[in-house]
Amino acid sequence: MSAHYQNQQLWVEDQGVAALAERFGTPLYIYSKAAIEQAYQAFATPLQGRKHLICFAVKANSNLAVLNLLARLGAGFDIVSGGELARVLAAGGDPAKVVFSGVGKTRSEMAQALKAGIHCFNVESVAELDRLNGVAAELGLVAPVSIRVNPDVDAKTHPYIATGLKENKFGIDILMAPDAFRKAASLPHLKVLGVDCHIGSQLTQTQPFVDAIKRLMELRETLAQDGIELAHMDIGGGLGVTYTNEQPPKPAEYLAEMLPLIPPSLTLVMEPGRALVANAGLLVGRVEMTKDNGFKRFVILDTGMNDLMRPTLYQAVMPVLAVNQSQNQGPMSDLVGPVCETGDWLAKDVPLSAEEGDLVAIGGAGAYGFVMSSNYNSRPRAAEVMVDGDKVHLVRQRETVESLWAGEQLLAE
Ligand SMILES: Cc1ncc(COP(=O)(O)O)c(C=O)c1O
Ligand SMILES: N[C@@H](CCCC[NH3+])C(=O)O
Repeated sequence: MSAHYQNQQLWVEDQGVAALAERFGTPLYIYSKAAIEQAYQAFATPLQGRKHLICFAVKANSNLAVLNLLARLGAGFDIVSGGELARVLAAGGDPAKVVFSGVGKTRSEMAQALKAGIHCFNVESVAELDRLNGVAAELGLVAPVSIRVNPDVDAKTHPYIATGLKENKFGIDILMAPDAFRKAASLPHLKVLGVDCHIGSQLTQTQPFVDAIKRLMELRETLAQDGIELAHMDIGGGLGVTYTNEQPPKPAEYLAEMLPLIPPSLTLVMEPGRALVANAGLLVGRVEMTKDNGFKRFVILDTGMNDLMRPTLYQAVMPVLAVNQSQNQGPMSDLVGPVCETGDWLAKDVPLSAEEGDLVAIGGAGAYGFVMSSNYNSRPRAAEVMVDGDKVHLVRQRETVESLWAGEQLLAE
């Protein structure tokens, strides 16, 4: 975690969180540049000397400054929309290091990515092979493809973020994959580059990854018998992080199990999201008021589910860090927001003595935090800042209320 206490006060690198909240207001997302750099190196270092491409899953945090930082570190990007591709390019990312996942790519998104010259399309259905071949033909281009296989492996994670089971919409069933590869190889405007899988997110064990890779390796042998040679294997993202008590393998431990399964002749592509940014981010809110209904104590913040959906959407337990450390003790409280939904909570039953005006941070908020935020209840979205040592950069301005209706019109009468 990028944040630490010093003299009972919460800091991110060399910046006090209280001073940042004072200066930029709340709710505020704070990212640590050093924490992102360290997380990236934790993947890159064990891969030295091996053909590889680390493609950050842009969906986890698409702020341009975050993407720019990762691009400068040498990262590629895993995108799932034309919007994400545009962000990567605006942030200085190299299109030749982009892989394009997603089950519903539109024709125009395909054309946009082909013209940009991305590394490959992770194709998720037979219908998509036909569509992509057609779009590439119209442009007189050949589309590099990798087929996303659904290996039917239980990732043992929350059902909403498991993606590698038969019943999930993702990928092509592993039993149908050989036919899909044969078809891809036969289409004139496609070039088969590799095979891909992504079995889910926030995995805390390596076994499901191992099972999936073994199935992909078997598939590779079957394909080789048909004369279809693969240049790369994309093992997706999904490595979990510690929010509170989870004990996922560290990137080096995870890679130590994966690397022996994959021959070095194959370029290893991976798509980590959460593991690169989750613990580089905090969401900071200020207490508006507290109330005790005799049954429960509520600490009501100026931030809630519209800024951070993970608790209510996945019942995710995220760490609560009072900015004044001494306030991490006290009566058991529910940390809730101002949104008119019973599900508007950020934490349940945590010891917290914070009162009106005090600041509370939620840790692990660098991934799937701001990107999943909304304007529900006409709440402008938070500002985002990135701390770099003793410097701080405002990397996204707080929205104004007026900007929320900028595209709306009164009735013309
Ligand atoms: C295709 C694909 N790749 C990569 C990721 C990134 O996953 P994570 O943030 O768990 O590393 C996701 C999200 O789960 C995904 O759907
Ligand atoms: N949004 C999810 C992860 C999504 C994975 C997308 N494939 C989370 O916060 O845990």
